[in-house]
Amino acid sequence: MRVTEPARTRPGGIGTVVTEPGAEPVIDVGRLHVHAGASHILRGIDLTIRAGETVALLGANGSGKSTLVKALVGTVTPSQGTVGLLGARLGTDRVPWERVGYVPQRVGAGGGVPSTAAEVVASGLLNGRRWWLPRGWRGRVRDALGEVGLADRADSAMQVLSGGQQQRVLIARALVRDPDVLVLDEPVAGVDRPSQEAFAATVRRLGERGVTVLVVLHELGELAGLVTRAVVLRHGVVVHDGEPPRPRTEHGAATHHHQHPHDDATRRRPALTQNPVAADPEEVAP
Ligand SMILES: Nc1ncnc2c1ncn2[C@@H]1O[C@H](COP(=O)(O)OP(=O)(O)OP(=O)(O)O)[C@@H](O)[C@H]1O
Repeated sequence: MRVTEPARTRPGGIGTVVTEPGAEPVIDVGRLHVHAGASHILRGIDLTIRAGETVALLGANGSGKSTLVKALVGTVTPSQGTVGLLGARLGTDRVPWERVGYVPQRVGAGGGVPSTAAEVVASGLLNGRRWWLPRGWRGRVRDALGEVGLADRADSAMQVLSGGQQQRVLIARALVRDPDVLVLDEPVAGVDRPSQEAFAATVRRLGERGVTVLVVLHELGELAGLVTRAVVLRHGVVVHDGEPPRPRTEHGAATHHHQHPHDDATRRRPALTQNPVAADPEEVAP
């Protein structure tokens, strides 16, 4: 990984975090609009994230978080506006994708494919131009699994791992590329506590190494204290960009157990639970 000087952030008054100028913009979104049919999903997003920041993207269900990260990684096409990644504009062939790690919103990682954890992680070393594994790949896979606390499960079939462990394997699959920027869409929704704690430890180490992290969350949970900045969306608009909210209710406390809309147990329920931290404007004020 390229050693990058982490952005130094400091509280800059109510609702703002000042990022020291000079740090390289890693993600640079300008006046971004996304439509899907008649739906106007993102409505003019401006967002600059600099090298070394650990940013939480918060917001109620349907506020546009996933659509924004999909636009960042190029799987959703904007109707208007620009996206820059590591200094290159999306839509050009200059984007250094090998420096980008992406963990999409959780999908069943086991499926019907009898892959081991190591095989899934190794697939993160392949890309559109290279369909063979690079020299030393076994060590890189082992290190990436160790990074998420699963060094001893390399040869386990995905199907025998818990949902949280499967999610950690997918995070390792993104980390094995040794990315400079990591984008994760709800990596801890519905996962067990050991996996949440392992993820927090990973984010802490990535922050120490200067990796830029953008993570979609329903609440800060274990990441409170690690996130340097929070961006809150509502109805496709940024309504807060600055200091992370402090949990005011036990809902946000690390010891509070509750279910998320993506939990297996709640997946079939018609009504989605809204996160009070994200949904209540009072709660986003620091
Ligand atoms: N392809 C699509 N076609 C039509 N509407 C869409 C499409 N994708 C997303 N939407 C709608 O856009 C809105 C934002 O969706 P998005 O998944 O980005 O929200 P989110 O904040 O990530 O929600 P959640 O927290 O539930 O994952 C929702 O109302 C969703 O139904």
